[in-house]
Amino acid sequence: MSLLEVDKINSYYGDSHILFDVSMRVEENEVVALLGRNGAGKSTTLKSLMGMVQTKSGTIRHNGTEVQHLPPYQLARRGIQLVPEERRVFGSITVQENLQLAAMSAERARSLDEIYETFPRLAERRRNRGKQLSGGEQQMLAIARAMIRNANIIMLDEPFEGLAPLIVRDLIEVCRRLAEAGNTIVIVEQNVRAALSLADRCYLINNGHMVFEGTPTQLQEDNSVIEKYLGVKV
Ligand SMILES: Nc1ncnc2c1ncn2[C@@H]1O[C@H](COP(=O)(O)OP(=O)(O)OP(=O)(O)O)[C@@H](O)[C@H]1O
Repeated sequence: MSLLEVDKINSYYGDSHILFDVSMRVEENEVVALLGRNGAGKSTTLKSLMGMVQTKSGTIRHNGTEVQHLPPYQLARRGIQLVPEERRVFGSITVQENLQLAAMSAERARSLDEIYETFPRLAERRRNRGKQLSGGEQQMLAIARAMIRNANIIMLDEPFEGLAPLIVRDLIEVCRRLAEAGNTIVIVEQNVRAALSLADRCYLINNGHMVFEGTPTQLQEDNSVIEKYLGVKV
């Protein structure tokens, strides 16, 4: 049994049909990348998994239980955490307060010590306000907030967006440490090379249809797929 099993979901915004029979699975301790061009349906897939976009048909199983009808807060309690593109860090309170606030909404939160061990940079900045952090640090804080809620799947929507290459390198390192510590991660990224450097498996979505599933090596070996659906070389 996979940690998350998505079977032929169809999602809509109003009357607009966006996801067509999308299937994917995420195993425990795996990093899965979801790739695709702008508007392909990546964020809609994450939002469907998080109950923020209603699926009209198909099933989503978390630890074997059907969850496609659950509201976002119940999915969050089950340990599915989405770090959205717009990081939503609270600017006027400190790093530590941001983390404590996140922990309050969890049934079984992790300790601050555990979080600071994973994110030493945040430990250094614990007394700084959210708005005093750099973009990369804010992204770390957004990921750390998901972690402290004891996530069993962390879904990252374009975590490297708008960040300088050096900061992206640091964040890749953070994600790698999270993965090595046994966390399960789903990552949506325009930065294909960065996403593939982290992923154990990847999916490619195009116009709301899954068009590829395999390992990064299998994807990299199939240049025609990459050029056709991503318009890049990796
Ligand atoms: N709130 C919305 N209402 C109506 N249509 C939407 C809404 N959000 C997204 N869409 C449409 O759904 C389709 C998929 O969008 P989605 O945001 O999932 O793509 P994406 O692959 O995440 O792309 P991006 O990298 O641009 O975020 C697009 O055609 C988009 O215009």
